[in-house]
Amino acid sequence: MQTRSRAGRYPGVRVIKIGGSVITDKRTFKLNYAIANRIAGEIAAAVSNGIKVGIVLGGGSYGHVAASSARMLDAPPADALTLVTMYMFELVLAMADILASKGVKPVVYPPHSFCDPDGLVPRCNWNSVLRDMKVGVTPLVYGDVYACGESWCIVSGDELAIEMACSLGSPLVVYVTDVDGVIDADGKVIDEIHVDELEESSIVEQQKTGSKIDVTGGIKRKLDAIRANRCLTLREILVTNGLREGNTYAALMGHGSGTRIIL
Ligand SMILES: Nc1ncnc2c1ncn2[C@@H]1O[C@H](COP(=O)(O)OP(=O)(O)OP(=O)(O)O)[C@@H](O)[C@H]1O
Ligand SMILES: C=C(C)CCOP(=O)(O)O
Repeated sequence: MQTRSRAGRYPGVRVIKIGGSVITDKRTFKLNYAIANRIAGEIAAAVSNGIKVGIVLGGGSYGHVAASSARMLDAPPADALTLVTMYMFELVLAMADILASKGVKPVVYPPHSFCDPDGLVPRCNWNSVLRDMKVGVTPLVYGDVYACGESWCIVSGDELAIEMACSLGSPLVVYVTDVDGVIDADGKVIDEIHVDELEESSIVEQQKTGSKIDVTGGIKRKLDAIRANRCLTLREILVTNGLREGNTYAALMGHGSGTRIIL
């Protein structure tokens, strides 16, 4: 597949979704502090180089474990909302704290209070985010839960990232994951692929390593999220490995490595 020059193609805003499998340990239920700290440093370096960043966090061992426990226990919707929103607050506040310690000015927008999802379309009011970004804040949103009819539902960071990019005018979404990119049926990392090709390809959902709990996840969800929320100004999705030092910074600066999904 042809690879274009990756240097500095995207001025302005970039949206990054930091996967929960990167900043948390889904086996020990902890914040992966060392990785979270390093990634926050890479985001801070991009911000100090003039890049405006919109950050989305995945649920990791906080949201996914809480949501899957609530499901298993068949918890009443109000109890599920209390449990999962509290766990996600804890994760997002920890990350906000780390980002602030690096000089970034994060402001947290809880999706359950400014979004009204319809299936895979988050329908958030991004105007308040755009308003606050004018004074230099870095918005921080995250996969969350909300009341849907008589039940409770999950809005994944995967779809929030795409809608956020479309609303903030980011031509790029970076999915920071724990893999080197999208893996094809032969087990190789794809360098570049058009989204339509990806849909038609025989990419199989790889078995997750270990016993990771995930109530949304995987590559298929990301593809569905892209399909449901894509817009004309969004040109590219980069799936990169955040466990490798420097990848997050490089991705934000427009020369990242991993799989480029072209829209
Ligand atoms: N074909 C594939 N190529 C690459 N990764 C795949 C593929 N199929 C499944 N995966 C899984 O997708 C995972 C990345 O997506 P996932 O949504 O689980 O992670 P995340 O976004 O970091 O997590 P979270 O939902 O907590 O934010 C990888 O860990 C890998 O196990
Ligand atoms: C499980 C919850 C609460 C959030 C899921 O968000 P994701 O990890 O981005 O899919």
